[in-house]
Amino acid sequence: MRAARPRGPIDRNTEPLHMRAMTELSHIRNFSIVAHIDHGKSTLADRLIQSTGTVQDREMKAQLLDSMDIERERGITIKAQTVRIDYKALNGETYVLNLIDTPGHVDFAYEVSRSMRAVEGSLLVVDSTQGVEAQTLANVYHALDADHEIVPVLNKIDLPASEPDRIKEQIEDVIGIDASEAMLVSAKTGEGIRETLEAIVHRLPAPKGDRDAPLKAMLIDSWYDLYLGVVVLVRIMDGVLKKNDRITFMQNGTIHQVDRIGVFKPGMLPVEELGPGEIGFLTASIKQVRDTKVGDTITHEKKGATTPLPGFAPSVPVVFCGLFPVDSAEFEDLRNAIEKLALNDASFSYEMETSAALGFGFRCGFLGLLHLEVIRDRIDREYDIDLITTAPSVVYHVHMRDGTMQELHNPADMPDLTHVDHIEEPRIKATIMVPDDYLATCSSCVRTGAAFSRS
Ligand SMILES: Nc1nc2c(ncn2[C@@H]2O[C@H](COP(=O)(O)OP(=O)(O)OP(=O)(O)O)[C@@H](O)[C@H]2O)c(=O)[nH]1
Repeated sequence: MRAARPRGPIDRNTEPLHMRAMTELSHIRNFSIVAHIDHGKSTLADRLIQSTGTVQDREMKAQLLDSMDIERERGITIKAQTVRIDYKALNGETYVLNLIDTPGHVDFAYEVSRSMRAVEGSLLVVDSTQGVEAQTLANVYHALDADHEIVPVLNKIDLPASEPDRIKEQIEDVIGIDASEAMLVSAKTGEGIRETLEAIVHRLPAPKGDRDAPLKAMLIDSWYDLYLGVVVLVRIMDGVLKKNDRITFMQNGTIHQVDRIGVFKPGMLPVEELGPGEIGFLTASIKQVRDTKVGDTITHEKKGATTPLPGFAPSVPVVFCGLFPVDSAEFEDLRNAIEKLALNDASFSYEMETSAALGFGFRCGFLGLLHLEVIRDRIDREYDIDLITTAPSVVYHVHMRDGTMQELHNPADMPDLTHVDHIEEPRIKATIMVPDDYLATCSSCVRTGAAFSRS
């Protein structure tokens, strides 16, 4: 989804970490931050980065990790971002903390689940004025699924409406994790940040890995950079990755020579090697993001690993709509824009479509409505094309009388109804938790929304 992730150029003024010894596993902590939207995840990430001097104060801008314009304007995080923080703990030791910042919106749940596999722990940020909300739960379940150690962080304690004790209880009741030692934080004022850094070091586990085993690197994410080609974000599980190594992507067997490796601080900083437990990037003259499948295992061409790491489930589009240019003369521009965006976003699909009323356009698939809006905004903003968007729809299963089943992505493709036996639409199995007072209203909403409820 990112056009050339604007992290800024490789930091050439900074002395490369040449020959620097790899960080000991015991001194690495890999973690992510999970939260409901607006509970302060990006602000907390900013404070962690700033208070450790990872970024100089003069370079600091709010929501440092939200790099796309749309992310900044809407105050949402869309793609997972990574930063390496060097932290000198109170015990005098220096630790490398790798933070993967993950999106909060449910449309991007897939981004969350894949980033989770690359780290061992999570900070669970809950707004202490609001409490646990829908996506707090969805995201914390991803973290629990990935066997994370979880440190609860109650944020916004500077606000008068903050109720840390009630929220602690709620975390224990609803999520079922111990919140007695939750961190009390104001990401805004910086209160509790030092304690949170200490908790990351002492409460989250160090990664495991074997330096002498064959290389196994997990592909967490990839994006296209105008100058560097495809940049691949990896977590080294076993072995050591070095510049000029010949590597193979185990899923499709392609072989590449690594031409650059490095870490994000948060600009790209070259390093000589990445060892077990470390998170960093590589470039290897790869042309297309599609050639780098998220969840794939990267190993050495020679003496490589024979069994891949368990992969991730691929993301599948669930919402479909037609995108047509208002001015039909802009069709080629739209094609160009869509091809470029798809190059960088494996979860966005498209195919050409013609409509008697709207002319030439594309039928596109998205992860959800927010994903659709983001792509539409980007086409408008980055490519200056006015769009007509048709009503979003989901995929229907049309069962024909002859026993076959067709997937219907576009209402225009509806087969002759005399041949149709029945049609199935997707349903969501959801659990709604509400205080007693709202139960009656909520039940009637559920009924009018064509849902079936089970008590
Ligand atoms: N008063 C107060 N406001 C805070 C604090 N932390 C964050 N905020 C504000 O809360 C709002 C949301 O914060 P973000 O950091 O953007 O939230 P987020 O969870 O990263 O949101 P997404 O990126 O959409 O997932 C912003 O207006 C912040 O300035 C805090 O400790 N105290």
